[in-house]
Amino acid sequence: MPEKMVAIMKTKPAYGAELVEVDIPKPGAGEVLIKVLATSICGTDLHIYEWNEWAQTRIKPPQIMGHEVAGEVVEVGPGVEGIEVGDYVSVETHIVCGKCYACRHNRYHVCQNTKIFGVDTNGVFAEYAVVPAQNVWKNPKSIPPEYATLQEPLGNAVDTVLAGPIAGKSVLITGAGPLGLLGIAVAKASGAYPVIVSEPSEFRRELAKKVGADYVLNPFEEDVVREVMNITDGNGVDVFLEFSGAPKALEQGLQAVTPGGRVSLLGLFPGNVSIDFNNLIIFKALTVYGITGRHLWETWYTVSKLLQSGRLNIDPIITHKYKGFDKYEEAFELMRAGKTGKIVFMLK
Ligand SMILES: NC(=O)C1=CN([C@@H]2O[C@H](COP(=O)(O)OP(=O)(O)OC[C@H]3O[C@@H](n4cnc5c(N)ncnc54)[C@H](O)[C@@H]3O)[C@@H](O)[C@H]2O)C=CC1
Ligand SMILES: CC(=O)[C@H](N)C(=O)O
Ligand SMILES: [Zn+2]
Ligand SMILES: [Zn+2]
Repeated sequence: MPEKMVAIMKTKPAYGAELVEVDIPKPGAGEVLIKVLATSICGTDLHIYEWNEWAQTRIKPPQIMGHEVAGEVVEVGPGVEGIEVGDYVSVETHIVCGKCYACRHNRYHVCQNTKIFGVDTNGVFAEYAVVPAQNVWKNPKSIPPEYATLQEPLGNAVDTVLAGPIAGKSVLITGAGPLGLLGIAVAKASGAYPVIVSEPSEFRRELAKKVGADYVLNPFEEDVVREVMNITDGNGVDVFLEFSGAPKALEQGLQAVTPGGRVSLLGLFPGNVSIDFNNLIIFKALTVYGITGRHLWETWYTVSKLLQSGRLNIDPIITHKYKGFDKYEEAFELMRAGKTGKIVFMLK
Protein backbone atom coordinates (compact mmCIF):
# COMPACT_ATOMS: atom_id res chain seq x y z
CA MET A 1 0.00 0.00 0.00
CA PRO A 2 1.55 3.36 -1.02
CA GLU A 3 1.59 6.27 1.45
CA LYS A 4 0.91 9.14 -0.97
CA MET A 5 -1.80 9.76 -3.57
CA VAL A 6 -2.72 12.41 -6.13
CA ALA A 7 -5.93 14.36 -5.75
CA ILE A 8 -7.76 17.28 -7.36
CA MET A 9 -7.92 19.74 -4.52
CA LYS A 10 -9.66 23.08 -4.13
CA THR A 11 -6.62 24.66 -2.52
CA LYS A 12 -7.67 28.33 -2.53
CA PRO A 13 -10.89 30.38 -2.41
CA ALA A 14 -10.57 31.26 -6.11
CA TYR A 15 -11.29 29.91 -9.61
CA GLY A 16 -9.83 26.48 -10.42
CA ALA A 17 -8.23 23.64 -8.50
CA GLU A 18 -4.80 21.99 -8.22
CA LEU A 19 -3.50 18.48 -8.70
CA VAL A 20 -1.65 17.77 -5.48
CA GLU A 21 0.16 14.91 -3.79
CA VAL A 22 -1.13 14.21 -0.28
CA ASP A 23 -1.03 11.43 2.32
CA ILE A 24 -3.50 8.60 1.83
CA PRO A 25 -6.07 9.15 4.62
CA LYS A 26 -6.78 6.59 7.35
CA PRO A 27 -10.36 5.48 7.98
CA GLY A 28 -11.64 6.37 11.46
CA ALA A 29 -14.44 4.71 13.41
CA GLY A 30 -17.45 4.09 11.16
CA GLU A 31 -15.45 4.79 8.00
CA VAL A 32 -13.89 2.80 5.17
CA LEU A 33 -11.03 3.59 2.81
CA ILE A 34 -11.72 2.98 -0.87
CA LYS A 35 -9.38 2.79 -3.84
CA VAL A 36 -11.08 4.87 -6.53
CA LEU A 37 -11.67 2.99 -9.80
CA ALA A 38 -13.78 5.61 -11.59
CA THR A 39 -15.11 9.03 -10.62
CA SER A 40 -17.27 11.47 -12.59
CA ILE A 41 -17.82 15.22 -12.60
CA CYS A 42 -21.13 16.66 -11.36
CA GLY A 43 -22.42 20.18 -12.08
CA THR A 44 -21.80 20.90 -8.38
CA ASP A 45 -18.08 20.14 -8.85
CA LEU A 46 -18.06 22.67 -11.67
CA HIS A 47 -19.64 25.29 -9.37
CA ILE A 48 -16.91 24.57 -6.82
CA TYR A 49 -14.24 24.79 -9.52
CA GLU A 50 -15.67 28.10 -10.80
CA TRP A 51 -15.99 29.33 -7.20
CA ASN A 52 -19.50 30.69 -7.74
CA GLU A 53 -21.54 32.46 -5.04
CA TRP A 54 -22.92 29.21 -3.61
CA ALA A 55 -19.44 27.62 -3.42
CA GLN A 56 -18.04 30.67 -1.66
CA THR A 57 -20.57 30.27 1.15
CA ARG A 58 -20.33 26.47 1.44
CA ILE A 59 -16.83 25.17 0.61
CA LYS A 60 -13.89 25.44 2.99
CA PRO A 61 -10.56 25.00 1.11
CA PRO A 62 -8.29 23.12 1.18
CA GLN A 63 -10.57 20.25 0.25
CA ILE A 64 -10.46 17.29 -2.14
CA MET A 65 -13.27 17.64 -4.67
CA GLY A 66 -15.65 15.06 -6.18
CA HIS A 67 -18.50 12.84 -4.98
CA GLU A 68 -19.55 10.45 -7.79
CA VAL A 69 -17.53 7.23 -7.54
CA ALA A 70 -16.99 3.53 -7.99
CA GLY A 71 -14.23 1.99 -5.92
CA GLU A 72 -12.92 -0.97 -4.01
CA VAL A 73 -12.75 -1.13 -0.21
CA VAL A 74 -9.10 -1.47 0.88
CA GLU A 75 -9.40 -0.81 4.62
CA VAL A 76 -12.23 -0.90 7.13
CA GLY A 77 -12.27 1.37 10.21
CA PRO A 78 -13.21 0.31 13.76
CA GLY A 79 -16.85 -0.56 14.37
CA VAL A 80 -17.80 -1.04 10.72
CA GLU A 81 -20.00 -4.08 10.11
CA GLY A 82 -21.14 -5.65 6.86
CA ILE A 83 -18.45 -4.10 4.64
CA GLU A 84 -15.27 -5.97 3.84
CA VAL A 85 -11.95 -5.36 2.13
CA GLY A 86 -12.47 -6.17 -1.57
CA ASP A 87 -16.10 -5.01 -1.73
CA TYR A 88 -16.89 -3.11 -4.91
CA VAL A 89 -18.84 -0.01 -3.90
CA SER A 90 -20.32 3.39 -4.73
CA VAL A 91 -21.33 6.19 -2.38
CA GLU A 92 -24.57 7.97 -1.55
CA THR A 93 -23.57 11.59 -1.12
CA HIS A 94 -26.21 12.67 1.38
CA ILE A 95 -24.93 11.99 4.90
CA VAL A 96 -28.15 11.93 6.90
CA CYS A 97 -28.61 12.18 10.67
CA GLY A 98 -31.15 9.38 11.16
CA LYS A 99 -32.64 11.30 14.09
CA CYS A 100 -34.59 14.30 12.76
CA TYR A 101 -38.34 14.44 12.05
CA ALA A 102 -37.86 13.62 8.36
CA CYS A 103 -35.46 10.73 9.01
CA ARG A 104 -37.80 9.27 11.62
CA HIS A 105 -40.49 9.22 8.93
CA ASN A 106 -38.09 7.35 6.58
CA ARG A 107 -37.77 10.49 4.46
CA TYR A 108 -33.98 10.45 4.57
CA HIS A 109 -33.77 12.34 1.24
CA VAL A 110 -35.03 15.45 3.04
CA CYS A 111 -33.08 14.99 6.29
CA GLN A 112 -32.96 18.36 8.00
CA ASN A 113 -29.30 17.90 8.95
CA THR A 114 -27.94 16.58 5.64
CA LYS A 115 -24.21 16.96 5.04
CA ILE A 116 -22.98 16.30 1.52
CA PHE A 117 -20.03 13.99 0.96
CA GLY A 118 -17.43 15.70 -1.25
CA VAL A 119 -19.05 19.10 -0.63
CA ASP A 120 -18.92 19.35 3.16
CA THR A 121 -16.11 16.75 3.41
CA ASN A 122 -13.09 15.63 1.38
CA GLY A 123 -14.22 13.78 -1.74
CA VAL A 124 -13.26 11.23 -4.37
CA PHE A 125 -11.23 13.09 -7.03
CA ALA A 126 -8.28 11.17 -5.59
CA GLU A 127 -6.66 7.76 -5.82
CA TYR A 128 -8.09 6.85 -2.40
CA ALA A 129 -10.91 8.29 -0.29
CA VAL A 130 -12.33 7.83 3.20
CA VAL A 131 -16.08 7.29 3.10
CA PRO A 132 -18.67 7.06 5.93
CA ALA A 133 -19.69 3.39 6.10
CA GLN A 134 -23.38 4.36 6.41
CA ASN A 135 -23.17 5.84 2.90
CA VAL A 136 -21.59 2.86 1.16
CA TRP A 137 -23.58 1.05 -1.53
CA LYS A 138 -22.36 -2.37 -2.69
CA ASN A 139 -22.22 -2.93 -6.43
CA PRO A 140 -22.45 -6.21 -8.31
CA LYS A 141 -19.28 -6.89 -10.31
CA SER A 142 -21.36 -6.95 -13.52
CA ILE A 143 -21.68 -3.13 -13.52
CA PRO A 144 -18.47 -1.61 -14.91
CA PRO A 145 -16.89 1.23 -12.87
CA GLU A 146 -17.64 3.86 -15.55
CA TYR A 147 -21.37 3.09 -15.14
CA ALA A 148 -21.27 2.46 -11.37
CA THR A 149 -19.87 5.96 -10.76
CA LEU A 150 -22.97 7.42 -12.45
CA GLN A 151 -25.42 5.88 -10.01
CA GLU A 152 -25.70 8.95 -7.80
CA PRO A 153 -26.85 11.31 -10.60
CA LEU A 154 -28.81 8.44 -12.14
CA GLY A 155 -30.67 8.36 -8.84
CA ASN A 156 -31.71 11.99 -9.36
CA ALA A 157 -32.95 11.07 -12.84
CA VAL A 158 -34.74 7.93 -11.63
CA ASP A 159 -36.58 9.85 -8.91
CA THR A 160 -37.60 12.51 -11.45
CA VAL A 161 -38.78 10.14 -14.17
CA LEU A 162 -40.31 7.44 -11.95
CA ALA A 163 -42.17 9.73 -9.50
CA GLY A 164 -45.32 8.55 -11.32
CA PRO A 165 -46.41 6.17 -14.13
CA ILE A 166 -44.18 6.40 -17.21
CA ALA A 167 -44.68 3.29 -19.41
CA GLY A 168 -46.70 4.21 -22.47
CA LYS A 169 -46.81 7.87 -21.45
CA SER A 170 -45.87 10.82 -23.63
CA VAL A 171 -43.12 12.88 -22.03
CA LEU A 172 -41.55 16.32 -22.40
CA ILE A 173 -38.03 16.68 -20.97
CA THR A 174 -36.68 20.22 -20.76
CA GLY A 175 -32.87 20.42 -20.55
CA ALA A 176 -30.53 17.74 -21.92
CA GLY A 177 -27.55 18.43 -19.70
CA PRO A 178 -25.97 15.38 -18.04
CA LEU A 179 -29.00 14.87 -15.78
CA GLY A 180 -31.60 15.39 -18.51
CA LEU A 181 -29.69 12.92 -20.71
CA LEU A 182 -29.78 10.34 -17.91
CA GLY A 183 -33.51 11.13 -17.60
CA ILE A 184 -34.02 10.37 -21.29
CA ALA A 185 -32.25 7.01 -20.85
CA VAL A 186 -34.44 6.13 -17.85
CA ALA A 187 -37.66 7.25 -19.60
CA LYS A 188 -36.86 5.22 -22.73
CA ALA A 189 -35.84 2.14 -20.73
CA SER A 190 -39.12 2.43 -18.84
CA GLY A 191 -41.28 2.44 -21.97
CA ALA A 192 -42.20 6.12 -22.35
CA TYR A 193 -43.34 7.21 -25.84
CA PRO A 194 -42.89 9.67 -27.37
CA VAL A 195 -40.04 11.29 -25.47
CA ILE A 196 -39.79 14.92 -26.62
CA VAL A 197 -36.71 16.89 -25.57
CA SER A 198 -36.31 20.66 -25.54
CA GLU A 199 -32.67 21.82 -25.41
CA PRO A 200 -31.01 24.92 -26.94
CA SER A 201 -27.55 23.38 -27.40
CA GLU A 202 -27.15 21.60 -30.73
CA PHE A 203 -24.41 19.40 -29.27
CA ARG A 204 -26.76 18.23 -26.53
CA ARG A 205 -29.75 17.82 -28.87
CA GLU A 206 -27.56 15.42 -30.88
CA LEU A 207 -26.68 13.55 -27.69
CA ALA A 208 -30.38 13.42 -26.75
CA LYS A 209 -31.12 11.77 -30.11
CA LYS A 210 -28.33 9.24 -29.57
CA VAL A 211 -29.74 8.38 -26.14
CA GLY A 212 -33.14 7.75 -27.74
CA ALA A 213 -35.22 10.94 -27.75
CA ASP A 214 -38.02 10.56 -30.30
CA TYR A 215 -38.21 14.29 -31.01
CA VAL A 216 -35.78 17.11 -30.20
CA LEU A 217 -36.72 20.79 -30.17
CA ASN A 218 -34.69 23.98 -29.98
CA PRO A 219 -36.61 26.23 -27.54
CA PHE A 220 -34.78 29.31 -28.82
CA GLU A 221 -35.94 28.75 -32.41
CA GLU A 222 -39.11 26.68 -32.20
CA ASP A 223 -42.46 27.13 -30.46
CA VAL A 224 -42.10 24.27 -27.94
CA VAL A 225 -45.75 24.27 -26.86
CA ARG A 226 -47.08 24.25 -30.42
CA GLU A 227 -44.68 21.47 -31.45
CA VAL A 228 -45.64 19.35 -28.44
CA MET A 229 -49.33 19.84 -29.26
CA ASN A 230 -48.70 18.80 -32.88
CA ILE A 231 -46.86 15.65 -31.78
CA THR A 232 -49.56 14.71 -29.22
CA ASP A 233 -52.68 15.31 -31.36
CA GLY A 234 -53.41 18.51 -29.45
CA ASN A 235 -53.59 16.75 -26.07
CA GLY A 236 -50.27 17.76 -24.54
CA VAL A 237 -47.83 15.36 -22.88
CA ASP A 238 -48.84 13.08 -20.02
CA VAL A 239 -45.64 13.85 -18.12
CA PHE A 240 -43.42 16.94 -17.96
CA LEU A 241 -39.91 16.48 -16.52
CA GLU A 242 -37.95 19.69 -15.85
CA PHE A 243 -34.16 19.22 -15.92
CA SER A 244 -32.97 22.68 -17.02
CA GLY A 245 -33.59 25.14 -14.19
CA ALA A 246 -34.69 27.67 -16.84
CA PRO A 247 -37.85 29.62 -15.85
CA LYS A 248 -38.96 29.76 -19.49
CA ALA A 249 -38.73 25.97 -19.77
CA LEU A 250 -40.91 25.62 -16.66
CA GLU A 251 -43.59 27.82 -18.17
CA GLN A 252 -43.48 26.01 -21.52
CA GLY A 253 -43.65 22.62 -19.86
CA LEU A 254 -46.63 23.60 -17.71
CA GLN A 255 -48.39 24.83 -20.85
CA ALA A 256 -47.49 21.69 -22.78
CA VAL A 257 -48.55 19.10 -20.17
CA THR A 258 -52.05 17.67 -20.51
CA PRO A 259 -54.72 18.62 -17.91
CA GLY A 260 -54.51 16.14 -15.02
CA GLY A 261 -50.92 15.33 -16.03
CA ARG A 262 -47.81 14.82 -13.92
CA VAL A 263 -44.89 17.22 -13.45
CA SER A 264 -41.51 16.44 -11.83
CA LEU A 265 -39.20 19.36 -11.11
CA LEU A 266 -35.48 18.65 -10.60
CA GLY A 267 -33.76 21.68 -12.18
CA LEU A 268 -32.81 24.45 -9.76
CA PHE A 269 -33.93 27.93 -10.80
CA PRO A 270 -31.64 30.94 -10.47
CA GLY A 271 -34.06 32.67 -8.08
CA ASN A 272 -37.79 33.18 -7.54
CA VAL A 273 -39.91 32.24 -10.53
CA SER A 274 -43.24 33.83 -11.44
CA ILE A 275 -45.87 31.56 -13.00
CA ASP A 276 -49.64 31.69 -13.51
CA PHE A 277 -50.54 29.17 -10.77
CA ASN A 278 -54.30 29.43 -11.39
CA ASN A 279 -54.25 28.57 -15.07
CA LEU A 280 -51.09 26.48 -15.32
CA ILE A 281 -51.41 24.29 -12.21
CA ILE A 282 -54.68 24.61 -10.29
CA PHE A 283 -57.25 24.64 -13.11
CA LYS A 284 -55.19 21.99 -14.92
CA ALA A 285 -55.29 19.80 -11.80
CA LEU A 286 -51.63 18.89 -12.23
CA THR A 287 -49.71 16.70 -9.83
CA VAL A 288 -46.37 18.41 -9.21
CA TYR A 289 -43.41 16.71 -7.54
CA GLY A 290 -40.33 18.51 -6.23
CA ILE A 291 -37.37 16.16 -6.59
CA THR A 292 -34.29 16.26 -4.40
CA GLY A 293 -31.49 13.76 -3.90
CA ARG A 294 -32.41 10.10 -3.87
CA HIS A 295 -34.76 7.99 -1.74
CA LEU A 296 -32.60 5.95 0.62
CA TRP A 297 -32.17 3.29 -0.35
CA GLU A 298 -35.06 2.46 -2.69
CA THR A 299 -33.68 4.64 -5.49
CA TRP A 300 -30.28 2.89 -5.38
CA TYR A 301 -31.96 -0.53 -5.79
CA THR A 302 -33.85 0.77 -8.82
CA VAL A 303 -30.76 2.37 -10.35
CA SER A 304 -28.65 -0.74 -9.81
CA LYS A 305 -31.28 -3.03 -11.34
CA LEU A 306 -31.81 -0.72 -14.31
CA LEU A 307 -28.06 -0.83 -14.97
CA GLN A 308 -27.95 -4.61 -14.53
CA SER A 309 -30.88 -5.00 -16.94
CA GLY A 310 -28.71 -3.61 -19.73
CA ARG A 311 -31.66 -1.47 -20.89
CA LEU A 312 -30.16 1.93 -20.03
CA ASN A 313 -28.50 3.54 -23.03
CA ILE A 314 -25.64 5.15 -21.08
CA ASP A 315 -22.72 4.97 -23.51
CA PRO A 316 -23.62 8.08 -25.56
CA ILE A 317 -23.93 10.07 -22.32
CA ILE A 318 -20.31 9.35 -21.31
CA THR A 319 -18.77 11.72 -23.83
CA HIS A 320 -15.30 11.89 -22.22
CA LYS A 321 -13.22 9.28 -20.41
CA TYR A 322 -9.84 10.37 -19.05
CA LYS A 323 -7.16 8.02 -17.76
CA GLY A 324 -6.13 9.54 -14.43
CA PHE A 325 -6.54 13.16 -13.39
CA ASP A 326 -3.73 14.78 -15.44
CA LYS A 327 -6.11 16.52 -17.87
CA TYR A 328 -8.54 17.73 -15.19
CA GLU A 329 -8.33 21.37 -16.34
CA GLU A 330 -9.30 20.43 -19.89
CA ALA A 331 -12.18 18.37 -18.48
CA PHE A 332 -13.57 21.24 -16.40
CA GLU A 333 -13.22 23.76 -19.26
CA LEU A 334 -15.06 21.43 -21.66
CA MET A 335 -17.81 21.04 -19.14
CA ARG A 336 -18.03 24.79 -18.63
CA ALA A 337 -18.45 25.20 -22.39
CA GLY A 338 -21.40 22.75 -22.32
CA LYS A 339 -19.55 20.47 -24.74
CA THR A 340 -20.00 17.33 -22.68
CA GLY A 341 -22.37 14.75 -21.36
CA LYS A 342 -20.80 13.00 -18.36
CA ILE A 343 -17.02 13.12 -17.91
CA VAL A 344 -15.44 10.13 -16.19
CA PHE A 345 -11.89 9.84 -14.78
CA MET A 346 -10.76 6.20 -14.94
CA LEU A 347 -8.17 5.19 -12.36
CA LYS A 348 -8.10 1.46 -12.96
N1 LIG B 1 -32.97 18.73 -7.24
C1 LIG B 1 -31.80 18.11 -7.09
O1 LIG B 1 -31.60 17.27 -6.19
C2 LIG B 1 -30.72 18.37 -8.05
C3 LIG B 1 -30.88 19.34 -9.00
N2 LIG B 1 -29.91 19.60 -9.92
C4 LIG B 1 -30.20 20.60 -10.95
O2 LIG B 1 -30.65 19.89 -12.11
C5 LIG B 1 -30.42 20.69 -13.27
C6 LIG B 1 -29.75 19.83 -14.34
O3 LIG B 1 -28.42 19.49 -13.97
P1 LIG B 1 -27.31 19.34 -15.11
O4 LIG B 1 -27.82 18.49 -16.22
O5 LIG B 1 -26.05 18.97 -14.43
O6 LIG B 1 -27.24 20.88 -15.56
P2 LIG B 1 -26.80 21.60 -16.90
O7 LIG B 1 -26.76 23.05 -16.59
O8 LIG B 1 -25.60 20.94 -17.48
O9 LIG B 1 -28.01 21.31 -17.90
C7 LIG B 1 -29.11 22.17 -18.08
C8 LIG B 1 -29.47 22.14 -19.56
O10 LIG B 1 -30.63 22.94 -19.74
C9 LIG B 1 -30.50 23.58 -20.98
N3 LIG B 1 -31.40 24.75 -21.06
C10 LIG B 1 -31.14 26.06 -20.78
N4 LIG B 1 -32.22 26.83 -21.04
C11 LIG B 1 -33.19 25.99 -21.47
C12 LIG B 1 -34.54 26.18 -21.90
N5 LIG B 1 -35.11 27.40 -21.94
N6 LIG B 1 -35.25 25.09 -22.30
C13 LIG B 1 -34.69 23.87 -22.28
N7 LIG B 1 -33.42 23.61 -21.89
C14 LIG B 1 -32.69 24.67 -21.49
C15 LIG B 1 -29.02 23.95 -21.05
O11 LIG B 1 -28.60 24.21 -22.39
C16 LIG B 1 -28.37 22.72 -20.45
O12 LIG B 1 -27.98 21.77 -21.43
C17 LIG B 1 -29.60 21.89 -12.80
O13 LIG B 1 -30.48 22.99 -12.62
C18 LIG B 1 -29.06 21.43 -11.45
O14 LIG B 1 -28.78 22.52 -10.60
C19 LIG B 1 -28.74 18.86 -9.93
C20 LIG B 1 -28.51 17.88 -8.99
C21 LIG B 1 -29.46 17.57 -7.95
C1 LIG C 1 -25.09 18.25 -4.33
C2 LIG C 1 -24.91 17.28 -5.41
O1 LIG C 1 -24.25 17.58 -6.36
C3 LIG C 1 -25.47 15.92 -5.34
N1 LIG C 1 -25.36 15.29 -6.61
C4 LIG C 1 -26.87 15.78 -4.82
O2 LIG C 1 -27.61 14.93 -5.33
O3 LIG C 1 -27.24 16.47 -3.86
ZN1 LIG D 1 -23.62 15.92 -7.56
ZN1 LIG E 1 -32.17 13.61 9.57
